[in-house]
Amino acid sequence: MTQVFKFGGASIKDAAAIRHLGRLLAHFPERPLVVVISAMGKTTNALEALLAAARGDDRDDYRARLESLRGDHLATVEALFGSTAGPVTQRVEALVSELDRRHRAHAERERPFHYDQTVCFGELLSTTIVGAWLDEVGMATEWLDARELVVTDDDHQSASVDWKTTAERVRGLDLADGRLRVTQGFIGATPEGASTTLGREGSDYTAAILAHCLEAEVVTVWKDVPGLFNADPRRFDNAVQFDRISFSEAIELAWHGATVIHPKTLAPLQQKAIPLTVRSFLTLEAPGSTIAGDALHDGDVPAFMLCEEQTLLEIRPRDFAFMDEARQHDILGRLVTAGLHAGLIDAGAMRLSLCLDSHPARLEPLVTSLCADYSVARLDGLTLLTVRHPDDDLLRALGEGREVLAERRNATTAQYLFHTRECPATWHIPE
Ligand SMILES: Nc1ncnc2c1ncn2[C@@H]1O[C@H](COP(=O)(O)OP(=O)(O)O)[C@@H](O)[C@H]1O
Ligand SMILES: N[C@@H](CC(=O)OP(=O)(O)O)C(=O)O
Repeated sequence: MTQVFKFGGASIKDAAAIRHLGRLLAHFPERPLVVVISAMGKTTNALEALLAAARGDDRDDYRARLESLRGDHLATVEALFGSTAGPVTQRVEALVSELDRRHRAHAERERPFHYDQTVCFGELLSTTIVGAWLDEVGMATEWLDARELVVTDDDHQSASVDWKTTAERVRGLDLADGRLRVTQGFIGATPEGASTTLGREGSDYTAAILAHCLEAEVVTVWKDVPGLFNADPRRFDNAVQFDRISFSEAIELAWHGATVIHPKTLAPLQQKAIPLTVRSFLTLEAPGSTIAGDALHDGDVPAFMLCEEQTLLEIRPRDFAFMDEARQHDILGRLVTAGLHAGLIDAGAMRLSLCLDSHPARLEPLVTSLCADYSVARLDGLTLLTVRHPDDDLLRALGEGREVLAERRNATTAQYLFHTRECPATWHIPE
């Protein structure tokens, strides 16, 4: 049965990490195996900055950024292949030249389209290097272009998958020859062949798309943490790892801010009952966490998600009218247009409170638009804490010494909005 692995930017950030990846994969001789790979390290951020430079007037900045991207990838190739680097160097050089050419061709097009034609190069570069390295260390490898497999609409930067066509193409692959398949996460293409992206951090989702279409046995996402915890172990000093958790519960955690898994990843797997394992690429012997169908242990321990850099908007009609459905509809529609997600929505008779990511490029146009028609009060510098399966004592302890600026609670979930300045750098789950 086919397996799908996914490796993120941290696991291939430099030559040493790619060597380590080769050693890790040598422990998994079973085939078919499809390996989905993100861009190296922070390359996607670097490509976003390159795009901004390309669309601005600063040619020198653009040239310097392109050169830095080229230099970083070539240095990795050199460190990996040494005297036999020639052919891979040529392929990397060709990709960087193509990226440069496309910039000039697309600079006048709308930004989301230009974004996708640029940013897809992060994954094209990384998979070119990693695929060649796996071949070099004796793993017969075939490089697949995800843009020929994952067919999407043309909603650039956040494209939706055409599941029917994607399934036809993916099922058309013949994976039976014993070779490892390496392909890119995060990217796809329209039926006409324009590159698209699935939303930042979307490589987990690609692994799920391919697994769904291939009816794979299991998906493993290899992370820099041993598994899925009941809170980000980098932010909570006593977080505990889940051995097993249901799809439904994991979807809630990811949706509310457990960034270890892209929220879109789980539903396509749940539909085909394909388990997802979260494992550490650093400690191969650690068993990881399994997300599967049964809900036996959901709610055994509470879980905590933090969303920082939040802004609270309190929106009131100007004419003493109620905040009725028509006005809520109007306001939430403007959120959709702005591309913003509200982590917490709370309505009163004459007020709608929204907690939003303080993403300046998206938030500022929204605030301007709302201020034209409503009275808007704004508070920045906030942290949204979401707790799954809390009890009253726990919530009391978490709120102690902190002003609650907004809250929401239902049978399974409580959310509190705090001033970030009143929150600790490292949290401790009250015992
Ligand atoms: N509930 C959680 N359990 C484990 N890790 C979490 C959780 N919430 C957030 N994280 C963070 O997710 C990070 C791994 O995800 P990410 O960096 O996006 O992976 P990648 O980019 O390699 O796919 C960890 O370093 C950890 O800080
Ligand atoms: N490279 C893309 C897609 C991705 O998923 O990356 P990672 O797996 O490293 O989070 C991004 O940074 O958004």
